[in-house]
Amino acid sequence: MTEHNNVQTLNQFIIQRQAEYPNASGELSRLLHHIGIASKIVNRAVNKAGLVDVLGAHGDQNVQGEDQQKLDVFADTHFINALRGSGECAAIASEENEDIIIFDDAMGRNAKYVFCMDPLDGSSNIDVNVSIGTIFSIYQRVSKKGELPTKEDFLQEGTKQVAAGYVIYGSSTMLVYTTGNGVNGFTLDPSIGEFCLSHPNIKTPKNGKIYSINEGNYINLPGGVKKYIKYCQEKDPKTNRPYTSRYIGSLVADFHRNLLKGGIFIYPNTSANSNGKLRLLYECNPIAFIAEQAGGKATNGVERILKIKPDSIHQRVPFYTGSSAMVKKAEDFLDFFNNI
Ligand SMILES: O=P(O)(O)OC[C@H]1O[C@](O)(COP(=O)(O)O)[C@@H](O)[C@@H]1O
Ligand SMILES: [Mg+2]
Ligand SMILES: [Mg+2]
Repeated sequence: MTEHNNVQTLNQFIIQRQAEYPNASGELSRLLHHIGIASKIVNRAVNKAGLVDVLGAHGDQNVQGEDQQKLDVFADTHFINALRGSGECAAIASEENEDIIIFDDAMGRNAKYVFCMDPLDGSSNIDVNVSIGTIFSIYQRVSKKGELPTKEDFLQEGTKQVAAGYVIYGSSTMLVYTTGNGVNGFTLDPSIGEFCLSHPNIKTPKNGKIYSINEGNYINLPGGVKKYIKYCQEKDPKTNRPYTSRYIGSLVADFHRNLLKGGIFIYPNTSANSNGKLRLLYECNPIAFIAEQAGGKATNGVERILKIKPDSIHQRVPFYTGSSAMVKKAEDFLDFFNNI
């Protein structure tokens, strides 16, 4: 095993990137640094989950009506603390909290950014040692510094994100993010406790051979999606079909695999969930920003996810993301099927 000699840590990368923006004031850099700290704290608990008290249900339900897992609450708490301590965050919208969390102190009131997060993604996989993640998105607030932030600071189109990313707690722990200037991946080196640049300038293949959808929902799926699944399963060597079906059940892990290898992830609306399951602000928008920055595509089956104007903090949307040609093909099936 040869180790890379010239490792660049996340902090070194952030500082180098900041230097490319003469007017940058360092606030976003400090925020990204504190996201790194919170990710390491959550990673430490995930790595020894069976030995520390983070497995199993927490006992409460969140605003989504889901049973909160202990690790959901653990991650939520530690990200909130790290972001409060950064002094660069005015408020947070989190999957685990009904309302926005406002940092009503001098630092918070004068902070420039607001933060959206899914502190622990893939909760159904926590207790069974399958990859899970954290997803985040950062916006510049629209309310003035000095004032108390409001929900309006969060109900911005995804195109307004200044940064977005995810952490995947898998066989290795990685942080993947964008500030609108390409996508870079950092692997946590436990021996030095630092995220190090391992996947510079990630580009996703235009086409792939993997489709990811929970086929357990098949009977409730829209007709166009059923047809697209059949298309993925048909034999046609010219178009690399049949594709391979892969579904982990953690959005971060399913998306990350397809990002690197090429593929499509679909969580559509179903007859049971007319708006699908995944949340626009802290799941779909950040993943869509990454997908597009890597040359991929992200839609609700019809329009760009990033162009959807949110109307509520925990709003759900149908989600189609991954290799651009595959998402386009799925949209064509939806369009055709909706118009017959
Ligand atoms: O079990 P299902 O219906 O396939 O849903 C799986 C999806 O739900 C999620 O677990 C929802 O996210 P949370 O775990 O953060 O609530 C996604 O990670 C995943 O893609
Ligand atoms: Mg999630
Ligand atoms: Mg979650």
